[in-house]
Amino acid sequence: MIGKLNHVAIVVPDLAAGTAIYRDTLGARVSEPLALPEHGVTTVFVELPNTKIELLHPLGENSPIARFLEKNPGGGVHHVCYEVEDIQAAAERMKQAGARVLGDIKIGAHNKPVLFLHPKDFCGTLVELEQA
Ligand SMILES: CC[C@@H](C(=O)O)C(=O)SCCNC(=O)CCNC(=O)[C@H](O)C(C)(C)COP(=O)(O)OP(=O)(O)OC[C@H]1O[C@@H](n2cnc3c(N)ncnc32)[C@H](O)[C@@H]1OP(=O)(O)O
Ligand SMILES: [Co+2]
Repeated sequence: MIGKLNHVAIVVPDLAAGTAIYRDTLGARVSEPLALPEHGVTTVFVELPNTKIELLHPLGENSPIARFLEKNPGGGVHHVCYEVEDIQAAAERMKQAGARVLGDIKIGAHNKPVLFLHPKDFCGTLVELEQA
């Protein structure tokens, strides 16, 4: 069911510093920061030839990544995002398989529908699915 790796997300304690590491030290092309209040995060996307890195920093009081940053104050890999053809069908398939779908389907950073799957059901890794 899953297709391409869309992005790997990294939570960073300082978005400007994280962006500078990818842009200046690693020489990658980076986007401007984008605030997404409905997701409780600010993102910067790093464009790679075959995929993307999503730098994430908490936004607002109820950010879903706040606790992760508390537990990992230096930051760290937060989730992987795979593309699917049909997000509704993917959600149904995951529920049938007994996996926990976290919250509702939302519109993600690329203006496409996304959902999240509990890390405890996927080898300790938070999984995001994005409709291609
Ligand atoms: C920009 C939009 C979008 C895009 O288009 O790309 C995004 O990427 S938004 C990204 C942010 N949004 C989300 O992460 C939404 C889904 N996440 C959640 O609902 C929560 O973060 C969570 C996964 C349910 C965890 O919530 P939290 O409050 O941190 O709960 P706990 O601390 O109790 O964690 C429970 C358990 O799970 C472990 N955990 C938590 N986060 C991760 C993680 N990212 N990777 C691996 N494991 C994780 C945590 O350590 C706890 O384990 P135990 O200590 O063993 O109980
Ligand atoms: Co993401």
